[in-house]
Amino acid sequence: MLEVGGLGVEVVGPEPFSAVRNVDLTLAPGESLALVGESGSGKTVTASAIAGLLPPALTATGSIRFDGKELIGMPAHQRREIAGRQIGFVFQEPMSALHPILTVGKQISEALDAHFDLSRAQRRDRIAELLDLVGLGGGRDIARCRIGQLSGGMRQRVMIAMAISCRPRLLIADEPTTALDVTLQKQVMDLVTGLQRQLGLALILITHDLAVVSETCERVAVMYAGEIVETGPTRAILRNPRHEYTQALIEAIPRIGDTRRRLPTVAATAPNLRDERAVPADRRTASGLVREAPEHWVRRDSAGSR
Ligand SMILES: Nc1ncnc2c1ncn2[C@@H]1O[C@H](COP(=O)(O)OP(=O)(O)OP(=O)(O)O)[C@@H](O)[C@H]1O
Repeated sequence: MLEVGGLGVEVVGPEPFSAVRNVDLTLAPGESLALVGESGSGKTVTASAIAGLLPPALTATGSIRFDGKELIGMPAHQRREIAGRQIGFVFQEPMSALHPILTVGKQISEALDAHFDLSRAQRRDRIAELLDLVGLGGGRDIARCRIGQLSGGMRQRVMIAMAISCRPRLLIADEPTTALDVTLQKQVMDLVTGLQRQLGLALILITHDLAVVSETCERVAVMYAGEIVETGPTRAILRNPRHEYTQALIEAIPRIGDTRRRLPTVAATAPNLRDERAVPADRRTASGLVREAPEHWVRRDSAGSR
């Protein structure tokens, strides 16, 4: 269903640089893929390029095919028809993604009206159905509320209702639980995976949390400094991680009862994408990390001993 090949994203402006390079991804209908990686590694930019939501300063090169149709270079109105309808996007922060003044019902209506020609009654029924699907049916009429009147968990549920409103085939969830406290995080993740199964959606989940990935996604792609450095079935990657960054991520998963263990730190940093050539090749590891220590790869505990 989705085939991404050699995707690059260039940031234009006074100091142009490549935020994403050589990204290859495929996704079959109903399949789930986690995109993991540290902050700034290019996860959101990759997902935004797929959904056609890149800000004006960023341009995509390479190929993104959805159902065999090439999206890069496609006229905007045609692309909206495909990506806007078939790809639902759940953003990190519902407060900045949703309109503060319009009611929930009005915002969902606008999403529906962009792609369907519904009567008033059909639209009202569909909004009620969507709110039911995300666990906001019954009791208080959420459709009449403004976003500021809702709790954080309810806002993210509204965001998910909007993302699935046009019956997409692919749902992209960009750290959907970041803005929530721990108890709500599980509920919202359960909702996302439940809807994925119920509606037969393909899922791209962006997260830092490998524990969530292991429960949720069949495949995982690890991003580092704008590139995919490791990809494969989740079980295989978690059992036998090859890239140093993946190994460190796995070691950082907290384990119950493990109170004395210090979390590992990575003794290398991601190259500065804006100033890539300033980093001499001999200060990089095979996988592109920039060495801070002369040794090839060193883990330190937080006290600094090796
Ligand atoms: N609108 C923009 N203008 C300029 N640079 C941008 C823009 N959006 C992202 N970038 C740059 O692109 C790179 C990748 O950012 P991206 O947001 O994709 O990272 P991420 O892996 O999603 O991080 P996080 O986990 O913190 O969300 C970063 O260097 C970032 O500064």
